[in-house]
Amino acid sequence: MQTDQQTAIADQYGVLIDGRERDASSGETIDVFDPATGDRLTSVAAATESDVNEAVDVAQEGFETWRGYTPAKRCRILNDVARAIREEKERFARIETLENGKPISEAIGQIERCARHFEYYGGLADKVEGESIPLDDDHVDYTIREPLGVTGHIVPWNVPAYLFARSVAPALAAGNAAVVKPAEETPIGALELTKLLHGNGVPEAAVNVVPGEGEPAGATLSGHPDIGTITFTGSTVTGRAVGKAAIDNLTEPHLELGGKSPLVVYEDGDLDVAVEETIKGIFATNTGQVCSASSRVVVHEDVSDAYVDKLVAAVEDLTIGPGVDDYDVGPLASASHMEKVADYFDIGRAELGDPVTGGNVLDRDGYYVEPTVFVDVPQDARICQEEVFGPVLTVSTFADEAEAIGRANDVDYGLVAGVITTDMGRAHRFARDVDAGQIYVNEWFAGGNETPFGGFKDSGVGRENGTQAIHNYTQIKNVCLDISN
Ligand SMILES: NC(=O)C1=CN([C@@H]2O[C@H](COP(=O)(O)OP(=O)(O)OC[C@H]3O[C@@H](n4cnc5c(N)ncnc54)[C@H](OP(=O)(O)O)[C@@H]3O)[C@@H](O)[C@H]2O)C=CC1
Ligand SMILES: CCCCCC/C=C/C(=O)O
Repeated sequence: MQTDQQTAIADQYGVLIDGRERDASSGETIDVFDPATGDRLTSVAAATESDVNEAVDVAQEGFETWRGYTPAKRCRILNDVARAIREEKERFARIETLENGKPISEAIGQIERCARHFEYYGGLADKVEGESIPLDDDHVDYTIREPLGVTGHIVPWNVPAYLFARSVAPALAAGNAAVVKPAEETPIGALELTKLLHGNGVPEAAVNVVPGEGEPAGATLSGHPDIGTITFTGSTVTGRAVGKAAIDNLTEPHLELGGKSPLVVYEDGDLDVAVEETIKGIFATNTGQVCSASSRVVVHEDVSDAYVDKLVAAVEDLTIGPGVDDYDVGPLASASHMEKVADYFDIGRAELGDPVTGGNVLDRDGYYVEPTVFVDVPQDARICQEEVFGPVLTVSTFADEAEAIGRANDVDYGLVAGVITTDMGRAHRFARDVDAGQIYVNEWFAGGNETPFGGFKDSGVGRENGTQAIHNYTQIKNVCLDISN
């Protein structure tokens, strides 16, 4: 192992239950690889059904302790957590880059957003308020928002630290205890962050981590009868299974799933802005492995040639290499994911011929592919309908506003959508007519931790981020008193 890896990452990790790290009950482990080189980074315990059951039992004890803290105390602790993450942001960013592959400067930004989640929801911990409901002179009626108990969190591999914090922070702020199943490719950040939480006042039993495979670890957690809710980020296929398991237990799932999000470029829009936002939206952020990537551009036919020329020039200027050296585009997160993206190169070629740029796996160690652009893509092409989750863009054209909106909406997903235009009437019509949970005008990935995020259609159920997400982790109790005598 490299020296810098030794400073960030232990040679072996366990399940982390009640603050104690130990082997899985089966003794089985999973190797974790550096996507930049393909070398083994570490190994992690593969949690079994009995490990997950134990974690949920322990979390029930942790819940009793944590809910007993005053909201003000929880608020102070979560703010201490945020401060501690910021103090160690280089270490956490290095972990994220080593296990996921992304450029280190991008990882620093995502660790900042991870810290911000604890700060933001720490600030809400003492504002989980009920309401008073007027009935008549003989009654007093009010509501209390109570925590759910033990909450389950299944986290993917693309933005592991940020997505860990996105649901764990509001769950803790509302007084719950958590059991987290990180992705098998990227378990290290979740384990190290949890140790930091414990070191800063969160009771050890209140956050537990069960790394391992989707089956059995994730499935046991999502189907566990004693959890109050499950929050899942990942593919639509797995999300459906997780949602069904939750509904079988009569608990409400929060599912943030896939996307095939359109960026519509009108003829009045600034093409330089369009190109810059496309590069950010599908290539230079996490190598396109983002649920809200701008994977489809729909451009007015009068400006499509000019847009494609500028875009291809910008794409071919991008540098590709290891995240630790901060190239523009890092490797994909795993060998299996690289195979999936390479399959889409073949699918796209079979449907459309060669891309105008890219379309190849790089012949070097690690999991690198070229940023790729297919043009003149018909709406029913698989490459235009299916989530690739990599640096692969389709470009289609439109003649008028109705066709633009029609193309934007004509997929099964509805996570986010963006528009490039100088005409604000057009921008508002776009926001009104496009079926997506978040709309970006002249900037991709706008908004932040404070703005509600989640999908229409097959992109999910519920919303994360912002003030209302804390209610994902509470249930309402109504209290009615007869005060007539
Ligand atoms: N943010 C997003 O929107 C993401 C979307 N994806 C999409 O999904 C595709 C496949 O990626 P993949 O990693 O397999 O995504 P999954 O949706 O299968 O995985 C996401 C998380 O769910 C876990 N999981 C897997 N199976 C189950 C199950 N039966 N019950 C409960 N949890 C489970 C995974 O564990 P484990 O790691 O062990 O499999 C991981 O922690 C990608 O190519 C991409 O298109 C993927 C990741 C993130
Ligand atoms: C700039 C990256 C923002 C990430 C936004 C959240 C992504 C979630 C996901 O991919 O699931």
